Amino acid sequence: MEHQHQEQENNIVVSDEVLVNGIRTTLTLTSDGTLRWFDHQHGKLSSLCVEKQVLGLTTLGMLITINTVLCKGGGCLGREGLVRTRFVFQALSADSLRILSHNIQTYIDSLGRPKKLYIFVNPYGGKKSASKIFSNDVKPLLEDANIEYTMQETKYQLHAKEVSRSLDLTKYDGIICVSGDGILVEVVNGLLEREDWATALKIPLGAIPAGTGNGMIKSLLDSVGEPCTPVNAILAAIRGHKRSLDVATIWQGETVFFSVLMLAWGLISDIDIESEKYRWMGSARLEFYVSLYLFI
Ligand SMILES: Nc1ncnc2c1ncn2[C@@H]1O[C@H](COP(=O)(O)OP(=O)(O)OP(=O)(O)O)[C@@H](O)[C@H]1O
Repeated sequence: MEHQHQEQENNIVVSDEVLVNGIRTTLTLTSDGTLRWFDHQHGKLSSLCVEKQVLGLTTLGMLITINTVLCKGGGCLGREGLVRTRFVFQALSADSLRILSHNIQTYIDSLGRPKKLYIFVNPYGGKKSASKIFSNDVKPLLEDANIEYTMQETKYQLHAKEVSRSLDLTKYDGIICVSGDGILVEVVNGLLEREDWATALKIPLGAIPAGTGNGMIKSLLDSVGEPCTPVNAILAAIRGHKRSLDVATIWQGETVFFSVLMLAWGLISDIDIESEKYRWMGSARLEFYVSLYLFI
């Protein structure tokens, strides 16, 4: 028992008394990334897994606010829907506030999360809902995570490629595309056309589903058992979850293309390209063009 107690003490990163709803309790961060305190109001020990549930913290006066996303049904994973929840702790002195917030922030910083992102939003893709997805789902979570960003709406075809070709990548920890696969592919092609392409290609890319197919983000989230939603996609980016992908190079005469998702020719690519003129139909344009192709 004595030994167990000692071991627990060794794992404490920081621990101090705070007020929660005016009642004194002890807030503790342990080296496994768990924040614990006793919730007197509900008569139970509360805990947060920093890696999975905490987005960021802010301080105001003597208050430390921890911004989190929690599953409605409890636990860290789950499909029932995530809710943004804030936990407020009142420090008892300026020193305590500084030490607690510094240690919690240092732990968050050690998780390798991005601090500044460049974000493309394609208002033209899919159901034309990218701007709404950005404002409703992406922006609030980035703010909770204290991630700075530069947002650029794409104004025309190949705009994202053009920007990616000359973007100062030293200013960003990643590029996010609130779009379908088209913008992501433009970004990859823009990066690969740079003189510093070998370094440029190391910048993490993220996708938030706001297009028609969203094949890339769908397969990435599916491979970790997560549903393909804008919230899950931005959470993966905020948490700094990464995975390497192969890039295929295709030469067609003098022209070079780079592909990260799929390579198609013949009927499949005809459908993809030619159905563009029926984009107003949404995803039904693909089936519509197949019917046209087969019967006319
Ligand atoms: N402002 C704009 N006006 C017209 N076209 C645009 C504009 N911005 C981007 N585009 C073009 O929109 C096309 C489709 O983009 P995106 O991939 O985001 O959506 P999608 O085709 O509906 O989805 P998916 O590729 O997943 O099927 C891209 O080829 C891009 O160049």
